[in-house]
Amino acid sequence: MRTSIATVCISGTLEEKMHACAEAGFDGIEIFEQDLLVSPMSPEEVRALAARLGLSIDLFQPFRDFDGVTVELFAENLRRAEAKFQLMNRLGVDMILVCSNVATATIDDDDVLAAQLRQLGDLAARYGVKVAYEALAWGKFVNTYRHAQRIVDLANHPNIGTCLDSFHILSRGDDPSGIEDIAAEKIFFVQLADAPVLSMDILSWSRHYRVFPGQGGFDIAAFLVHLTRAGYTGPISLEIFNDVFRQSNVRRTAVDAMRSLQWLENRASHRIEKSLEAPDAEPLPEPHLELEQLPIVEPPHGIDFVEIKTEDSEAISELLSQLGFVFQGQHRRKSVQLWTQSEARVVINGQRARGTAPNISALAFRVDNPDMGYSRALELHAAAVPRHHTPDEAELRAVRAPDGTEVFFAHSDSAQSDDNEGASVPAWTQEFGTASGASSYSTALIAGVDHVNLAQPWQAFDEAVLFYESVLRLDTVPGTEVPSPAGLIRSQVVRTHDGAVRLALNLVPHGLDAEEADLDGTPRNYPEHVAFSTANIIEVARRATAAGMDFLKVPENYYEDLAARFRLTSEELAELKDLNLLYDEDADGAFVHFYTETIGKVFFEVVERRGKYDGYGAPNAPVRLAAQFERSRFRGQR
Ligand SMILES: O=C(O)c1ccc(O)c(O)c1
Ligand SMILES: [Mg+2]
Repeated sequence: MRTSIATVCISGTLEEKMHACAEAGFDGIEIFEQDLLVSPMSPEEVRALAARLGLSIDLFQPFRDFDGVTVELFAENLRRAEAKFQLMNRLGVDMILVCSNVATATIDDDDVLAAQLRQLGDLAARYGVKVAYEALAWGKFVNTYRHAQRIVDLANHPNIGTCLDSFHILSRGDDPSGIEDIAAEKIFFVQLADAPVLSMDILSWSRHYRVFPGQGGFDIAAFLVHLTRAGYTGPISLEIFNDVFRQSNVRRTAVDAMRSLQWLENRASHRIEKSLEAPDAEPLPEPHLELEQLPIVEPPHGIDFVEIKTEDSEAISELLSQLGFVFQGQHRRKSVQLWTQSEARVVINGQRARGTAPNISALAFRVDNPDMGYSRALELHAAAVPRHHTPDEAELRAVRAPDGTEVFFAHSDSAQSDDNEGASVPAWTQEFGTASGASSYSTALIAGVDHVNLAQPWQAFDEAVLFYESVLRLDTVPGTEVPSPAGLIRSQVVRTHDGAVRLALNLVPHGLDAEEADLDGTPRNYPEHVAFSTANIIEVARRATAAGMDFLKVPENYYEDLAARFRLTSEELAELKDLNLLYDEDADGAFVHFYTETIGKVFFEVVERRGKYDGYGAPNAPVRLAAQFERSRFRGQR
């Protein structure tokens, strides 16, 4: 599949955009006229730069308000078009996008529109230019792809074809399957855009909220399947108008864009493969889009370890020990500690940690084939994390997620070895010596990691969700919004189907990034956490209380509300209150949990899921955030 991207998607000058698109691996670009008009480069220089970068210029756009106009206006429009055709010859681009008239059209007559397009086709042919006619969803008379196609068919000119844009079709709730009925040679160009499901006027939605495929609510993979079945073989181009992307780092956004296309291509290809297995399946036309697949990997089976980076391990290790973790040992070569309890493993990394607030720096995922997972991640343009290891150490490979978290690929089973009690543990744990510590408690009550909550910089939220989905094959579930004293916090869970891996990605309100300072100059940090699972939250909380652990204090008002919402006995309520436990209940079961105080940017949670409860105690999240805000204003200072 040939990939292309409109220059309007990303920030920077035309030159910067072209470099970023080429580096991210795009085959071509659509040049937005505005980008050219303001560029110091001449059309010839742009053409030469594209050639040097190996980029084709696939489309010049847009030409507006051409069709359905009076005779006088039409003559004007033709003159304007001829000037653009001349410019396109200098640029070396042979396709122009003409969007359906949104402003100056006065004639609602398909025959007139077709005749005008036919004349435009004659003029275009003289310059070797082809015209792709696109129905904008808010076009005055032409606003559906079927209508645009009818006019293109009526025009019946070799230089006049259609441009299909997924946004204009799907935003109106139109059925895209009719694409398969369009003659392949009449589909001149294809633009893809996704968008979150919003209820607003289509123009504003289109101009500000489009996102890359896979980041919104449209089924863009199905759209690509229809195009493949139609026999379209031209470029697949991204045209995303998004306020955030246009002010974000250009290289990062270009990579995000490319990853979204690769992920889309992979998903569409698998769908087609599956559909072709049906006994009465229609074969694909020849030729058709060649859709590439990524190496097939299974979603992870669990979290192997969580790494916390801190210069001063004491405060974190004290909390862990109060929660029943055992100090497993010090790494034999590095300033790194391992703390474990059953399947929960926390690595405290003191390397290169000077001056950084304690934070969640890495997550390791247990996968079937770490080498494959890693190379597939690189194929999806994830950045490799350079790591040094000695020949006798396990080779763990990692890539960097958009939020900076290092994502490790660990063996799910093969490289396990037995500890001295006969339990199976990952081979890398041997580098820490064996069970040199002892738990202060007789039995391990924490079983493993239930979920990890990671703060996402606001500009990289959509990118992060797509990263975890495509690189780790996690599924998204409907997102939520949690009110906090620092702002509304968008939360998106990505998880495996079986719940063995659950990440909650939280969009950090503007101004709470580590780098940003409060008005009084104090840096404010939004905390992240690791939630451990237990089957006996009461006992974990009792032990931790006895050990003097700092719990996050829950306000009295909360417990009064609990009593009103749920049928809890007064003994149950008293116990919850006594131990600073929070409670939630739904049709599937109940959820009881508590939080520790925050150290730097990290705190811990312990959760007990009762019955088939599958959520995260969302109604309690505002209580937690407010309590943390009261205590530290997210500064993490105790
Ligand atoms: O919003 C617009 O004007 C506009 C212009 C060109 C396009 O291809 C498009 O989809 C929208
Ligand atoms: Mg478009």
